[in-house]
Amino acid sequence: MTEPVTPAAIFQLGMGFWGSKTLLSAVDLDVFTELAAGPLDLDALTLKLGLHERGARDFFDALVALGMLERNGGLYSNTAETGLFLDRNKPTYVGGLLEMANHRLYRFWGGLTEALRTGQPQNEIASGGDLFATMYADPQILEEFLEAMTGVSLGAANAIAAAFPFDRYASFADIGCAQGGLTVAIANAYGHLSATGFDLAPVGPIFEKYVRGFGLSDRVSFQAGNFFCDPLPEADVLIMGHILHDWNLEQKEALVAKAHAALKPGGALIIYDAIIDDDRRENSFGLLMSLNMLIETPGGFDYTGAECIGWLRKAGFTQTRVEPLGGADSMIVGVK
Ligand SMILES: C[S@@+](CC[C@H](N)C(=O)[O-])C[C@H]1O[C@@H](n2cnc3c(N)ncnc32)[C@H](O)[C@@H]1O
Repeated sequence: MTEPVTPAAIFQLGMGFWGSKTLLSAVDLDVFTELAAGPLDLDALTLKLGLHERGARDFFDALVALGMLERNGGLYSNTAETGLFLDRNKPTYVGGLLEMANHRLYRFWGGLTEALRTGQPQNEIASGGDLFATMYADPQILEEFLEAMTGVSLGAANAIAAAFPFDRYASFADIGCAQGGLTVAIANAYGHLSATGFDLAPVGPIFEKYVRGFGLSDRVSFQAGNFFCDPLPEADVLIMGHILHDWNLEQKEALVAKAHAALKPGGALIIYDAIIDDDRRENSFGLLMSLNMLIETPGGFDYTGAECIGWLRKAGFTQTRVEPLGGADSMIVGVK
């Protein structure tokens, strides 16, 4: 018997922003951080979070129905995932990305139709300006953005630490390191490595504070610079995570060529992004990330593994390969 055709999947996706926004508000309100201390009943949780009683029960039960909370005998508690990844007090916290999504992207994605018609960003630089200079002029946006990058990259960082043979190298530099989530994950996994985080000057204090928190300041340092006009740090391995997708084709190729020029023979470049499958029909996160670049940047876009390998080979890299990292991200490796 053939399945009846219904609009269920269309409504599920079309109204998906209800569920998404419910989760974003839960992170914003610290629901998961409060519940990390132990289960609470409706009244206690409502009071702790300072919510009005009218929506509280529906809000918590919607989170139960969405698989983000559990409820047993009237007591709400975190699931295994939300307890590990959305408790602000744990080093495994990845909610920074969701905080930024709540405060910035949720609003800016309201302009998607306009972006599709005009090709223009819909964020803080909708009427012109440089994205990073504009964002970093506001200390709160700066800190939230850099923390969000740790959230989006921690899974990929751990997968890269496990998959790449860092034991054959003495040093690496994380180009566009943001808060340092990946830099720290790799330095933690390989005690012999020295590391440089390279990024725009305003990032320095936030990177250095994060590194200090892990007791790694003796072998992880920060180098301020602009990767379009300043020399890249000297290191055996250069890493560019979620960098290329911010820029247009010419800028992408210039960054890959610059990395090649900066490495010594035998050195390696690792690029990771939400790499789109070559047939452009599977990795919906990568394709949506590319639309996010439409909303956020003047010329950025995400790309397939085949496209990226083409840029690496053109710059002179050999032994190029694409390796999936478990989630939406893949890494692309080339050797000089
Ligand atoms: C999308 S974030 C990626 C952060 C991190 N690598 C990750 O994967 O989570 C881009 C980073 O590039 C940095 N950046 C942007 N323009 C830069 C430039 N011209 N020179 C150096 N860093 C830059 C930003 O400050 C930011 O930290």
